[in-house]
Amino acid sequence: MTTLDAPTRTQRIHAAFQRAADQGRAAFIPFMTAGYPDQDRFPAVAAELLARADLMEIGIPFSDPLGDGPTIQRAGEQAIRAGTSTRRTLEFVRQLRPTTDVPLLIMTYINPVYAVGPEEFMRLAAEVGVDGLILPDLPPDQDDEIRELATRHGLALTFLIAPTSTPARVKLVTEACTGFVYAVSVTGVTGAREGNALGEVPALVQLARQHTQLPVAVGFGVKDAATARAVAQGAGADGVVVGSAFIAALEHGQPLGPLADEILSGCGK
Ligand SMILES: O=P(O)(O)OC[C@@H](O)[C@@H](O)c1c[nH]c2ccccc12
Repeated sequence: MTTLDAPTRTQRIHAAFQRAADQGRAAFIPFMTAGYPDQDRFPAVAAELLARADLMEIGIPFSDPLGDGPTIQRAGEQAIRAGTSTRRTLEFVRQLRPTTDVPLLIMTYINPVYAVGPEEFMRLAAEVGVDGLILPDLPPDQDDEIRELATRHGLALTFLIAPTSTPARVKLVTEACTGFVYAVSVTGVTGAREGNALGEVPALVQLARQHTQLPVAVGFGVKDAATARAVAQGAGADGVVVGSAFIAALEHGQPLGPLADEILSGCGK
């Protein structure tokens, strides 16, 4: 496949948010751990989500996932046991890329990037057709090399802000993003929580908007139409990220399509 240049990949991400906005809803951004439940079944799982997704996050399974709640940790452990490595994750993207125009975002801790080597990782990610990277544990002011390499290879970058981020931190992180901004709705780990409490998320989204024109997506704890609505309408997010709920559904032998449709119905503004 042809290598897209920097503006094209970033534009594909922005266009996906814009299309959703034009349809009067927040973008639906499912997350799935690469190679889960196993290497044979992952492509069909991804396809079921991609059929409804505006953008999709694919997680590199990692042995020491500080921000992952128990559900995503279990998925990561199982995917690693089933043989999914960082390189295998990128090969899954190569396999999915011709099947969809949905922007594909790699979610990864920074260690796997260093394990492959930043230059090689970025080169390969661009080659297989990754559009952007979400880097939850990279403080954007502490690694110019990663940012510079990603930019050189045309990959959009997303970093995370949280309710605990100071206003100065929100400004710095937001201004370092090039794809979209990821606001996590709680301090802590991924996974479904009880209730629909939004806490400081609306204020966090507003604060980010003071520093950027980029879309602001919100994730952590969305699991049904009501929680999606709380994020899309209540917090005014441009995108809704959902991970643990899909992994939990697979653990219970439930199909993903109906749950994805339900969550999508809550993304309307
Ligand atoms: O699982 P949840 O609560 O639906 O939240 C999305 C989240 O899983 C996904 O974006 C993600 C997976 N691993 C992460 C690590 C840090 C931040 C975010 C993530």
